[in-house]
Amino acid sequence: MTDEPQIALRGVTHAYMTDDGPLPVLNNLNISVQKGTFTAVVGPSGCGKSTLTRLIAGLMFPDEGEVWLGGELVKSPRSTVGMAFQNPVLLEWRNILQNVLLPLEIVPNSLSQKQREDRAEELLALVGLEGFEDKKPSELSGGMRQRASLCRALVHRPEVLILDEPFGALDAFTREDLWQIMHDLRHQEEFTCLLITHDLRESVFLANEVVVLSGRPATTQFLLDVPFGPDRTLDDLYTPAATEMLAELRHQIQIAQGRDVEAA
Ligand SMILES: Nc1ncnc2c1ncn2[C@@H]1O[C@H](COP(=O)(O)OP(=O)(O)OP(=O)(O)O)[C@@H](O)[C@H]1O
Repeated sequence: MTDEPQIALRGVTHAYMTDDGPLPVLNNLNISVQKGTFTAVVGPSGCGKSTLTRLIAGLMFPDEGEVWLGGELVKSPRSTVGMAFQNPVLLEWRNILQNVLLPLEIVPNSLSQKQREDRAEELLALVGLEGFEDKKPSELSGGMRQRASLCRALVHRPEVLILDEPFGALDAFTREDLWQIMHDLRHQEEFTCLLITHDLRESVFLANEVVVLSGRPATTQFLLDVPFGPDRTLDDLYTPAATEMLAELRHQIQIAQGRDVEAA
């Protein structure tokens, strides 16, 4: 067992070049996520959360500072990272099973076709999509498509799962179903998770730690440890402890938004 974090951002600073000059987005950002834990990142709209996910996945690189994954400096896109987004982007010309299998066709592995299909079917069963393998994406509801997208992100057993607002477009009831599915998945599969969300209740239900980012350029403004254990349920969101955490997070977001307004 090593104390090396699974995800580490060290002094990450980044700006986009725009027609109006550089747009500073991240400023000396430090985040550590220990192996097997779940971190949620919240912050004002436009503060740089999606930029952060692209840096972790190695899809772009910081102007200053370093991103480390599993003790290795990120210098290129990583196949040890799985990603899911608000829009699942499933391929309509492939059925659900074939969509979930896609990463296993791209990421080098020694699995036979039968083993690949067994793995995909195992995940589909875990998220309640058994029997929908042959359906086309358009034949599924939004929540079902997002469940399939989670399976696709996990099928190659990534060490790190990055979720960028994956439940944001779903209605409130479906979203809570997905929270429960995500919670169950994370205790049946081995991965470290970083979730970007605007939903404070979602962050408290799913995460071990919530990072509040400041307004742009984002830096770490506040860290909240969530004391709920693996046996947490949605009912825990209605306890005084949860109410207190949510009030603190809301307060911190208001401070972050204030800073953003001043900077604009
Ligand atoms: N490729 C790009 N070129 C120029 N500016 C960009 C680019 N991508 C993002 N931005 C700008 O950088 C800032 C941060 O964007 P980012 O998408 O990381 O924020 P976010 O916190 O994820 O936003 P939201 O909460 O609204 O999803 C925004 O002002 C955005 O307009």
